[in-house]
Amino acid sequence: MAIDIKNISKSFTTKDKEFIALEDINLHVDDGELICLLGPSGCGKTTLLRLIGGLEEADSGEIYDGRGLIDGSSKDRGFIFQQYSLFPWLNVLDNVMFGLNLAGEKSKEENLAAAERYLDRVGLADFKYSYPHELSGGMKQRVAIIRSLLNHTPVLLMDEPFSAVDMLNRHSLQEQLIGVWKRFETTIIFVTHDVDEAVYLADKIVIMDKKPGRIKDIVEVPLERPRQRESREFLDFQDEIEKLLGIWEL
Ligand SMILES: Nc1ncnc2c1ncn2[C@@H]1O[C@H](COP(=O)(O)OP(=O)(O)OP(=O)(O)O)[C@@H](O)[C@H]1O
Repeated sequence: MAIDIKNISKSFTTKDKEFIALEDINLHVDDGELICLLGPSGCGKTTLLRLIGGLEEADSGEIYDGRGLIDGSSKDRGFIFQQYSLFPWLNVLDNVMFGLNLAGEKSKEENLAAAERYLDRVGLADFKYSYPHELSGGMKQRVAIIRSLLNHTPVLLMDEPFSAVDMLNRHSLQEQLIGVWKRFETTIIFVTHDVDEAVYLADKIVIMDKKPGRIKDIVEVPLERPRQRESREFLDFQDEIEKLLGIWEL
């Protein structure tokens, strides 16, 4: 599902002061594209994601998806945050199947078979009866992603989902995300302030700046997949993005 962001502006007022979080944002995301929003803290990445999700209302401008104007949250757009949005009282299997049986599109047995197949693919077959508190951060994140994928959410909005995970697991999760994204052709908008993560994942990197929050540049990533972090092209492109970003505090 494509997303079209047109002339979006958003301000917040605190203590009688108006703060422009986003100014005149225009962006088109193609169906099935993986876009990374990259920029310094406070440039409005999360605010933009919440607007796309329909969790926040813009002061001006509109956002459209494949069905029309976005004016609230929808099952078409799934959120994955840094804090894992799993139900602590449900085991892994019940967490990933949550919503599937309610939708009633397939039989219980078919849903169960699909859930088990996906858990197996991401190495969680032995944990299907475990509860969230028994899993590592990376495992919980995989469960959350699988739940969205099984629900065929056409747009995934991911807000620094791997930032609390250690580097090795983060790389593995990024690789898995690419794998499932390709299989499902989901549209993904992924917020990060890690240049390496954006270069590894994105079709396009949207470079943002702050005061006011705005889009500074939109850069296509010219690297073929699977991407090799240690390759000359990868490192050179990473340098290019860092130069475009300029110097900013994380
Ligand atoms: N509900 C709110 N009320 C007041 N100000 C807000 C609100 N939400 C966001 N802001 C302000 O808007 C600006 C953009 O915030 P946002 O969280 O979108 O930035 P970000 O780029 O995601 O930052 P980070 O990388 O630190 O998460 C910040 O200065 C923030 O303080």
